[in-house]
Amino acid sequence: MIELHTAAEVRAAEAPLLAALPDGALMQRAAAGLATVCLRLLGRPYGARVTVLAGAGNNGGDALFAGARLAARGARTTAILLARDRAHPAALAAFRRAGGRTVEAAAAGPVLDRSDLVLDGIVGLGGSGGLREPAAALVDRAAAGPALMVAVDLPSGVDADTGAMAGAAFPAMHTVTFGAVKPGLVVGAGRGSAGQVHLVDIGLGPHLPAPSARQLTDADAAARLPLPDADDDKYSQGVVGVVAGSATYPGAGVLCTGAALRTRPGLVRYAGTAADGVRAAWPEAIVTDGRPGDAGRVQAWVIGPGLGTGDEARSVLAEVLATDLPVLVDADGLTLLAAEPELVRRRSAPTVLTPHDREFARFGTEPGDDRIGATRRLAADLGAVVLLKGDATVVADPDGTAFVNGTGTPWLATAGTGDVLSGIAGALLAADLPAVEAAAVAAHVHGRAGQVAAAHGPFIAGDVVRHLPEAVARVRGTPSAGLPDSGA
Ligand SMILES: NC(=O)C1=CN([C@@H]2O[C@H](COP(=O)(O)OP(=O)(O)OC[C@H]3O[C@@H](n4cnc5c(N)ncnc54)[C@H](O)[C@@H]3O)[C@@H](O)[C@H]2O)[C@@H](O)CC1
Ligand SMILES: Nc1ncnc2c1ncn2[C@@H]1O[C@H](COP(=O)(O)OP(=O)(O)O)[C@@H](O)[C@H]1O
Ligand SMILES: [K+]
Repeated sequence: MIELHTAAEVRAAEAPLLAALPDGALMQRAAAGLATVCLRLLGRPYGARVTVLAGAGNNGGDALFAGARLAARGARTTAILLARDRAHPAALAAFRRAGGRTVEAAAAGPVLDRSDLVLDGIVGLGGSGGLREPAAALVDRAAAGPALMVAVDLPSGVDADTGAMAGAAFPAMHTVTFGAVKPGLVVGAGRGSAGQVHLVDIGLGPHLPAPSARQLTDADAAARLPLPDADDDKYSQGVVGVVAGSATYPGAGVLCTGAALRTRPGLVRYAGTAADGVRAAWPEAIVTDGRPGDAGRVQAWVIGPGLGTGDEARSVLAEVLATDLPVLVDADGLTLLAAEPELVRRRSAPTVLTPHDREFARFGTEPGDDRIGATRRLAADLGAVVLLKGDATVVADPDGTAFVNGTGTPWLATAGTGDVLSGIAGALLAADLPAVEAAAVAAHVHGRAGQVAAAHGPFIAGDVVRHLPEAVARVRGTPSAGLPDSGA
């Protein structure tokens, strides 16, 4: 599990260590970890041109101390002091002692053009707003050059807690972060500016509170994905009911049903007016063109994709939400629900809502720049798990538990992939996972399936369904093909 901690949590955890350890010890831990990552990235440090963009605070201190360590390994290091009279004094002294030189910001362009690695020590946790001048222009110049762009703690210009970018930010290829991964490195615009994130342990562990949000790894998702065992039959694995698609638009019903089948192939029941299309695509499903009540017993419902928003759709939604079963509501179901939120507020069984931004806004507020905060607020308001889709999908429980998804590919931004996500999550709800985990694991597996599909070229939603078994196998770390083995 990757635990995400806010700036305030990190600062609070640092306080007892700063009091207990010798002066500067924590910064040396940070700088040593940073230098180690830079050495690995450079391969051969001897003669490499390293440029440090150093701000006035401790973030600049980390970068200058790391620069001193790289200089000691033979790198040619130059620092550009962005607030000349206010650089971290001990770090600047160490940098100079190690042979580092400094240049004025005004004369720094040619240095940046020839750098092998640029360290962003402009601002860290103390930053606010976007990059200011002259930092913004220097960062642009560095980005246009050949250098590896490495952010110290977080890319300057990115909000540590939300990932919001109020203006320009350092476009990092790698971010070396200290003590804990900050939410802003994995969510919002910050995700795109952080590149690959490397966590350096500086000993904060025992002092950190329970994380404010988490990200699942493959192992975390695998541990939650249920496996059939010898005592299982098709009913005991959890039966999913799907109400999606329509006679005119059968696609949503086909994709959603297929995703549920391919995630956990026990039994999927379909009820709705896309019955013919679903029957033709998935002979394994049990299909009725009647209402949900005609479908037979299920352990969870998925309702909404391609359903329409007319009276019949509204009545079917009300029927499903009146059951005491877990229900996932998506797409047209969300449009209907936004007009009648009491349908979900009055439920006691788990409900999962899976809006994209525009569907989210129908409930009264835009997601805005703080996607974790906004998702938590809507979940608490409605008493339902909310999964806000995007490049970093956020899942929140009404109790505040939150997950940020780390898998996926922009190729998933294609019609119908949301219907696939609903089917995956519905299968996991029917398998009795806690609703917030069903949603988070579904987002993880869906993203992996997108990545597997993308490896074969541009894909459409049906390809994501087709690649689900391989994605599940990858998440489990098991080979996806091979001779069947007894009991495997
Ligand atoms: N407290 C400690 O001893 C440790 C701190 N660490 C480092 O210290 C950082 C936090 O240090 P500080 O609290 O000194 O703060 P920062 O170094 O992040 O930033 C403070 C300075 O940046 C300026 N500033 C703020 N926003 C700006 C903007 N948008 N553009 C330009 N300048 C801006 C402020 O005026 C101030 O001078 C962490 O991110 C981490 O890198 C690590 O060394 C671990 C130990
Ligand atoms: N830029 C992106 N990068 C990664 N994943 C994305 C991106 N844009 C959308 N997605 C994912 O693709 C899916 C799209 O779902 P949705 O918007 O409901 O589409 P549809 O209604 O056509 O099925 C979601 O799982 C979302 O997280
Ligand atoms: K930084």
